[in-house]
Amino acid sequence: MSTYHPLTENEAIEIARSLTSVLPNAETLHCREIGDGNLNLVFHITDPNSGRSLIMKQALPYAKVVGESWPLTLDRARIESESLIIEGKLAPELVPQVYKYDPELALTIMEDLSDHVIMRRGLIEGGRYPRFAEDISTFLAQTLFFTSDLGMNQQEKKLRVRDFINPELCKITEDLIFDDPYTVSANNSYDAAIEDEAEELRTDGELHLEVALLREKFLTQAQALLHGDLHTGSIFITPESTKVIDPEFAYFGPMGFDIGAVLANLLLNYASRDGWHASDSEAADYREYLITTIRDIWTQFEAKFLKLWDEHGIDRIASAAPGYKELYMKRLLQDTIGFAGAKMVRRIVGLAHVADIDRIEDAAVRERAQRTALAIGKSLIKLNRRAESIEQLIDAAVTASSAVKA
Ligand SMILES: Nc1ncnc2c1ncn2[C@@H]1O[C@H](COP(=O)(O)OP(=O)(O)O)[C@@H](O)[C@H]1O
Ligand SMILES: CSC[C@H]1O[C@H](OP(=O)(O)O)[C@H](O)[C@@H]1O
Repeated sequence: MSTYHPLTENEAIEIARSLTSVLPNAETLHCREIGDGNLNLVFHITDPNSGRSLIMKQALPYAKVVGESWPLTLDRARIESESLIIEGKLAPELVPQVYKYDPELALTIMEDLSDHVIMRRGLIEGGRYPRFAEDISTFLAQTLFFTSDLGMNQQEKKLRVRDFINPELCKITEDLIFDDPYTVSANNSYDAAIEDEAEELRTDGELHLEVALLREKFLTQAQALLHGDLHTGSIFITPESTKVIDPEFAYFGPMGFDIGAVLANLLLNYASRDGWHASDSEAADYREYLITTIRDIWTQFEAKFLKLWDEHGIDRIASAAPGYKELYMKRLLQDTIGFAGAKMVRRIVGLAHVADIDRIEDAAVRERAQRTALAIGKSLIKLNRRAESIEQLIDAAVTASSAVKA
C-alpha cells in the first residue's frame, strides 16, 4: 500500500500499468495532468499503441483553487467513487465506469470520456444536444427516486445517510452559496462595476428570508442522495450521449438542489449569450433553445419520477394519501426554482465563477450578462415558494432578463 502523497505523472503511469484489464500489454504509456476544476488532480493516461486510455482522479488534501491554506478531507474521493458506483447502477450509461478506488491514495480510476466535451464549453460554443433533456431527466429521476424514502428501504436509507455524511464539502456549499454572497466575505469576488448589485444582495431582507429557508433545507432535509454539484462543468456531452461526473459533493439533501443546479447553469449560459454570438437573432435563437431544454427537463423529470412512484413506491401512506403526490411535486418544483436562483447568484459574486460569463471579453457585454444572471437569480429566489408551474420559472427568467436589457 502506498502512503498518501500527490502523484507525479510518472507515478500515475506506474499505477496504470497494474490495471491490465483496462490497459493490457501496455508498453509506453503517456500521461498528462489535465485537471481544470477547483479541487483535484486529474491524470489522462493513454496507450498510443492500442489507443486505450483511462482517467485517474486524485483528491488533494486542500482546495486547489485556494491553496494549502484551505485544508480539505481526502474522504471526498471515497464519496465520489461510491456515488459513481451507485449512480451507475441506477442510471446505467449516464456516468463513467469506475475501474478502481484506492483509499490510501484518495484515487479513483475511471473510464476516459475524452470523446465527449464538457457541457459548459459545448454550450459556450453554441452546441445543441438533442438527447440532453431525456438523459438528465432520467439521471435525476432514477438517482433521486431510488435513494429517497419513496423508493428505497427506509432503514437501509438511514445507513446510507451515515455513509454519505460529507461535512466539509457541505460546508463549502453552505458558505459559498447560502451565506457569502449576502454579506461582506473574503471569499467573494466580483467586478467593481457591479458593486451596486453586491450591495443590494447584502441589504435585501426579502431575499435573505428566502435564502435562509433554502439554507435550512440544505442543512436539514435528507431527502435523497444528491450529486451535490451538478453544474454543466460536471457533465460530459455529445449530441448522442450524456455522462455525469464529479459527485464529490454527494450527500443526502433536498432533491431540488440537484435539479436546480442543472437549470441554473443553463440559465447562466442564457444570460451570457450576447457575449457569444455575432448577431442578436442568433443569440435569441439560442436562448430559445435553452428555454425549451429547461422546460423539457422539468416536464420529463416529473413524468418519470411519478411513473417510478406509481410502479415502485414503497411508502404506503405516501402513495395512497389523496393529494400527497401533487403536493410533493409542487414543493419539489418550488425547491428547484429557489436553489436554481441561489446557484446563479453565487456564480456572479461568490468565489467560483463560470466561464460562460467570465470569459466574455467585452467588459460592457460581460457586465450586462452578470446583471442579467443576478436579476434572474434573485427573481427565482423570490418566486420559489409561490411557484405552481415550470412556466413561472421561464416567465420570471425571461422578464428579469428583458428588464436588464431595456
Ligand atoms: N472521466 C473523465 N474523462 C475525461 N476527462 C475527465 C474525466 N473526469 C474528469 N476529466 C477532466 O478533468 C477535469 C476536472 O475534472 P473534475 O471531476 O470536474 O475535477 P474537480 O473535482 O477538480 O472539479 C474535467 O473538466 C475534465 O476535463
Ligand atoms: C472551493 S470549491 C468551489 C467550488 O468548486 C466546486 O466545483 P468543481 O469541483 O466542479 O470545480 C464546487 O462547485 C464548489 O462550490
